[in-house]
Amino acid sequence: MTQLSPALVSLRDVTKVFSNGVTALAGFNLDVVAGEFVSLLGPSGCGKSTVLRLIAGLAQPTEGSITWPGATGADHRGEIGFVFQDPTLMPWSSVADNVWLPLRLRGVSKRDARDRIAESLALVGLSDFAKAYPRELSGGMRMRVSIARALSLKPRLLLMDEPFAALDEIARFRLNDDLLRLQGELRCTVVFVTHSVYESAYLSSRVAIMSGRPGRIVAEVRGERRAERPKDFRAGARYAELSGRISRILLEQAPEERP
Ligand SMILES: Nc1ncnc2c1ncn2[C@@H]1O[C@H](COP(=O)(O)OP(=O)(O)OP(=O)(O)O)[C@@H](O)[C@H]1O
Repeated sequence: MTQLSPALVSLRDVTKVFSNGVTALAGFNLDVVAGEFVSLLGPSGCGKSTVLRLIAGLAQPTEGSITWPGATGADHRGEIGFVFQDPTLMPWSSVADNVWLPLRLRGVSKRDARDRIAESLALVGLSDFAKAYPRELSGGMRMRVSIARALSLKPRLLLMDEPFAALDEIARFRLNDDLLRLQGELRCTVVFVTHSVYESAYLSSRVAIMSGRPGRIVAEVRGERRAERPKDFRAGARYAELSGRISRILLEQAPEERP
């Protein structure tokens, strides 16, 4: 397929072997173009989180390269936000102070960060909860704080590792819609790890399906790029068709279960 803009980040022939001898990835190739919403889907343990950690610079590839052809600043890593499955909030700090953390670590005073904190909380619909503590919030709200914290650095690239896996279906659906809206407003790029075929079909402009370990991309399914879904999208033929296609490819990658 012809690619019009240079990739924001490009992973070429990446192999990752851990010190315990586990080869998590081999021959892994992925180009992420600015503005995309790419989901990584694959069997358990195929290396999805490892891909995010490599992109974030939290781990180094054993072989292969990771380059940033489309990055503007010299320090592209400063433009990355990371959201984990667990919101990992500081329980002793208010919502506002949790959102302040990445800026604080960069030496920004709370006074100077005030507008940015307020803006980030507004984006996730939590303006009224700045003074609340994590224990006072629902699981969905805690995840919103975690997203606001990642957004406080105004990232161009948001890496999300199964962020909604622990939430109930309704909270998850709401956050799916909010995330699409946010991505549209902020014009950021998202690489999203999920176990859910349906979530990937709903959110993604592209679903990259991985083989079992050592992981590499074996197929890609294109969705539409849009900031919001019609209200009845989940009841429609397009969603069913996308989910069906993704499920079939994924099943081919999963080893047979033995009794
Ligand atoms: N720091 C590490 N040291 C050794 N092995 C590791 C390390 N991190 C991950 N692994 C191993 O590498 C493989 C890939 O792990 P990774 O977490 O990337 O997979 P995943 O696809 O995200 O898994 P899951 O779907 O279960 O969340 C697994 O076998 C895991 O045990």
